[in-house]
Amino acid sequence: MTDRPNTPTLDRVTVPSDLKALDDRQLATLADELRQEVVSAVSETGGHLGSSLGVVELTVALHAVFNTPHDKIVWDVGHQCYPHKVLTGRRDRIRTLRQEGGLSGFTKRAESDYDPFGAAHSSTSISAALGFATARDLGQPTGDAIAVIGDGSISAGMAYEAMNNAGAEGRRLFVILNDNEMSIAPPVGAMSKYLSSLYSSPAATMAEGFESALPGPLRDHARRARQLVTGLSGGAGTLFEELGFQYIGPIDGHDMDQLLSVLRTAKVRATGPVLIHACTVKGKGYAPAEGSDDKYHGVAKFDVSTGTQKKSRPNAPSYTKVFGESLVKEAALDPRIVGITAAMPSGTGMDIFGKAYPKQMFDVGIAEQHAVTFAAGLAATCMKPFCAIYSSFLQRGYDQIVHDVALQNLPVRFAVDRAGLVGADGPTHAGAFDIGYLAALPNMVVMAAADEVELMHMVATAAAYDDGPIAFRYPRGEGEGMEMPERGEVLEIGKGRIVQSGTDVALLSFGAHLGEVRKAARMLEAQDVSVTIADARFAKPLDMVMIRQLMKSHDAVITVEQGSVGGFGAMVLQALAQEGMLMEAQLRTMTLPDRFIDQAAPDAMYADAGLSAVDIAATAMEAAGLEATKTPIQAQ
Ligand SMILES: Cc1ncc(C[n+]2csc(CCOP(=O)(O)OP(=O)(O)O)c2C)c(N)n1
Ligand SMILES: CC(=O)[C@@H](O)[C@H](O)COP(=O)(O)O
Ligand SMILES: [Mg+2]
Repeated sequence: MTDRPNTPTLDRVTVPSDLKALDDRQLATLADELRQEVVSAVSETGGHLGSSLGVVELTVALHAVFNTPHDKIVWDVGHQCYPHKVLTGRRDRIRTLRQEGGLSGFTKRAESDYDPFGAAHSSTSISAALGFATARDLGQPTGDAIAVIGDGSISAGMAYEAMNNAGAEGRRLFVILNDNEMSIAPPVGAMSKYLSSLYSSPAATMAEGFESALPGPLRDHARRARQLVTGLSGGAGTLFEELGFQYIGPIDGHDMDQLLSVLRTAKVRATGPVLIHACTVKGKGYAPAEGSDDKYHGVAKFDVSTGTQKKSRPNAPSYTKVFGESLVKEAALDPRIVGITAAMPSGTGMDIFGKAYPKQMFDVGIAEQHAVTFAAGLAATCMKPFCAIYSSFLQRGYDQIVHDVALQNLPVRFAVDRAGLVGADGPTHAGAFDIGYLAALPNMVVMAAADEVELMHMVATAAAYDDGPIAFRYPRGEGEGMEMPERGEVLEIGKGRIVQSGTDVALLSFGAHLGEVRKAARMLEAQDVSVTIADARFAKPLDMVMIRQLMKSHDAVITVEQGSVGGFGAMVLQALAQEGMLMEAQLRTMTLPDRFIDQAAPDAMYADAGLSAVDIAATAMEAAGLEATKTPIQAQ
């Protein structure tokens, strides 16, 4: 436990209505204390510190001016909501953030009335806020709707779909653009340049009718700014004004006086949609965060006085790193290979590829849909695109996978990172569904890596495969610490492998649960059960020769995967049913259950899901009609 900061003003606040008793000077003091509280709490839990520190003043000002929870603050992504959680009745649990049984690291409806809309995937806030505003106008008892969206998140198409709709609807709605000139990595794209131009040139402006209500210095600034804008752009407004919003800003998102006066004015005056452009600093007020390259976007537990993070020393390279390095090796042999990431260069290992081949790596910003169709365009010209996207974020690009890739049978290579349960980010980031949603598609080849060497083989296989789309999935975190070959082997499409041969039960594993399957096999062997372990490698096409053989020669076959129902096990079941082979052996499919799994350590989440080695061994015993002859089944 760290030394707790001294927070006399914050101690007076349990819920946002307590802010009404504070004057503006006290609100500024409150923000300082809140910042210290967030730093102290995240030093114990880890989490998204930089983004939260950037919105401390904004959080205080929003809760001071608006009347939450009647008014609805919709935080985009929700990774910056820690100060909001502290002010909204959750301070007593803030040190449980992202832990098993603790507070979510994102906004979550089930957690608090002050979280009107859950998030974790980006760029949904304006749409949701417009929903609240529309419901209010249709008579629902809800107040103002305020979307807070970052400069990274406003690069995604959904945000423009929402503004296009909101501008035309003309309803009273507030969008706060929290512009810290950072995504996870430095932001990319023309929109980011445009936002910078709004405050690096004298193009600052205030919507007509707002400036007269502002305090003197701010009013003068606004007037001067408008004249400059008019002079510079021939009277044209900002992009946001063209979309039907009143644009206010840029303002200093850490200056409590500016924030309070702008929000109070906007609250009184707004009749339609208003966008307030607040410039902030990611990591604000905590020197190690401000000084780091990633502004402490996501941190492990750390020492508050030094900022040193308490990261455990890895035992093996991560799957992500193995992917990045394998792709570099493949690209050395084939200049048509290009890499694509949607705002996650370090998260996907594309930074490794980009360092080696800067002209062949494309960071398209938070734009998964575009990333997929961009890859499809590249593939249509015989380039070899590797589109590396986390499993849960790839959900965003599903129609593009169906319509632009699979239907046209274009050889896009999908590197599906963060497959399976991911730990502290919880259910929003769980890579649960990709096996089912990819294997359902005609033309698609779907592989899963059992370990890091297999991943290397799959990168090589995908590079060599030109007949259509191909996907390979692998989990977050470290590999098994295996010796790595110089280069991956090209696998035969649709061919699995037998890892060990036995006679009683067969454990048919798909993907990175193989380690747990091996443990289960040892438990079974301790009960004198003879076990075959097979690594399917492919969910599509299935290795039916191997699967038939397993069915014919064992009493029970158990499929195991780190994915939802409707995935690999379902593919096996259906194929066997079609062949009338279901009676050959007892078949069980072990998948994630049909519910979302709350955050915890990944092993605990898999245990919660019923996918621990003990569960696998017990399922095999039951299916084979065996009873434990020795001690009960337990971890070996
Ligand atoms: C659809 C989707 N893609 C990618 C991500 C991963 N992601 C989380 S936060 C983030 C950066 C957001 O930048 P910004 O909105 O500017 O917020 P900041 O962290 O700078 O406060 C990214 C890429 C995500 N959450 N959702
Ligand atoms: C908020 C968000 O979506 C990302 O920051 C995510 O938490 C990153 O996850 P990894 O740590 O698995 O890269
Ligand atoms: Mg940002």
